[in-house]
Amino acid sequence: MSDKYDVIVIGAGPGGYVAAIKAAQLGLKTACVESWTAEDGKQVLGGTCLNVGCIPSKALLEVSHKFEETAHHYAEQGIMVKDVQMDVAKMMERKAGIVKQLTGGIAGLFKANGVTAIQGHGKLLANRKVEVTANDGKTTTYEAENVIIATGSKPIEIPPAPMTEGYITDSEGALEFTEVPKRLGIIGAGVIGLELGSVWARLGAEVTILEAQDSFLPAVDQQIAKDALKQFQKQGLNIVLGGRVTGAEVKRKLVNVTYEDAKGKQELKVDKLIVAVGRRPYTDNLLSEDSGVKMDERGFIFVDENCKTEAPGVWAVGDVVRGPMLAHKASEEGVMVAERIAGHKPQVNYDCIPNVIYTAPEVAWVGKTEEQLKAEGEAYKVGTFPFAANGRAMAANAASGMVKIIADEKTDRILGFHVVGPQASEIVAQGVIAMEFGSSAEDLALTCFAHPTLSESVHEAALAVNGGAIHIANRRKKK
Ligand SMILES: NC(=O)c1ccc[n+]([C@@H]2O[C@H](COP(=O)([O-])OP(=O)(O)OC[C@H]3O[C@@H](n4cnc5c(N)ncnc54)[C@H](O)[C@@H]3O)[C@@H](O)[C@H]2O)c1
Repeated sequence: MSDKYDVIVIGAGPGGYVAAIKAAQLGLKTACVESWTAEDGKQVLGGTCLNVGCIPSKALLEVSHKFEETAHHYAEQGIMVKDVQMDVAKMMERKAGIVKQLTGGIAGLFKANGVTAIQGHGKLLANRKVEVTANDGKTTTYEAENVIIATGSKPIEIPPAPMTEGYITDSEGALEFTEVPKRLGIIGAGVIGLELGSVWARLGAEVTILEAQDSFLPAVDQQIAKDALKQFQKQGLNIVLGGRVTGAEVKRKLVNVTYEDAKGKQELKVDKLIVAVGRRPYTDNLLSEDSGVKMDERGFIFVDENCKTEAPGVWAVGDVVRGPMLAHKASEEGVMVAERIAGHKPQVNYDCIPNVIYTAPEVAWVGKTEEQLKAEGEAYKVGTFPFAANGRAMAANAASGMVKIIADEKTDRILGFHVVGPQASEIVAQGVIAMEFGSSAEDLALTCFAHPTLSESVHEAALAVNGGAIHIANRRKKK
């Protein structure tokens, strides 16, 4: 049997479901194939982000932050509370409720926009045919003018630390702990390691993060990364840099982790271990040999700048293709592809994709770091402003970190925008908008910002780029 669509999307994460909705809005007959199934047999939409990634982790980060504030930082603000208790089961129940509401919301949006949801595992055959294997093993083949692959990514497993029920887990399992582990080990001080480490440390776990590289967050502007590291260490996160894990074994209800650092072989005993060493594109049983789609040497589906694969009419977006593994990047690509299929000519501006690490303080940035500009030999100027000099940040008891703006030495155009501090994930949007509109530092400096707000630090950092900050002493230019 064959059913024909204008567009079939494989995968219903933030890349796939957004692409499907957009395509349907543009008048294209659209279906979205998703294999994720709940215990009750119902299809689950939303992918990693909504089910076991961005959203549930933020639910836990918010609650653990509130708990930590209440237990340790209310007294210094004059709020006296006694016996603050954490109910982990309640926190998890709330998280599950948020996930359910959001994933159910996508089903509603599919209905409202006329997207057909097809349950099962999708496999791309030659000539844009998609074979779907349902849970009961029944296969159906559908045909489409265009196929969009949006199958996402999976956590990477490493041989020295094999997944072990109840002891060694990946990022998904770490969102399901039923109690706070006394000692928690994490392999990898990347985004996931830092976010999950923060959750469980705030709830009382002794957290050690083992990071193989010698530098901390090497992709982040190093002035910002150093500031963040200092604050994380002050909070009690034990971050071991240059510590490569060589083994992990469960013995007498503990995980014995062995690692090597500059001093030689080391050992760490923990109650639970999280492996957070990156993610790999998810393409298992996705492509038939004659599908015409090619992968690059790292297993990512090969696409051009418009997300076109080597097979005519087949596109791929999100974590399964090159570029940062970020939900919002996937969604942008999904919209671009749907519009291209409908005959428009949009592009994704890859220079203006924000990055956020949802720790406290948050770390967020868009554009180039000082290290990148130095390596490229670009002449630039820098303006920074600390939240310690921002009245609103002080009032909020969150006066740490800074805003840093980097601009082209000659044209003053903003090249990079970096924040470590309160609400950095929200503040960075100002940098994204400024860069998207090709603003100069002077454009921001000439803009009126409300007082008192955290965003005034953006204004002051922009003023500082050209030596005009009002509320800090400006750095004199070296002659
Ligand atoms: N807030 C967000 O935007 C967000 C949140 C979660 C995940 N993500 C994305 O998901 C992806 C995966 O995140 P991640 O944190 O797992 O990966 P990552 O690549 O950010 O960090 C993994 C870290 O593990 C280290 N590592 C690897 N092998 C090791 C070993 N044997 N011993 C010690 N350290 C080792 C690496 O050096 C690296 O620093 C990333 O692309 C990330 O951007 C983003």
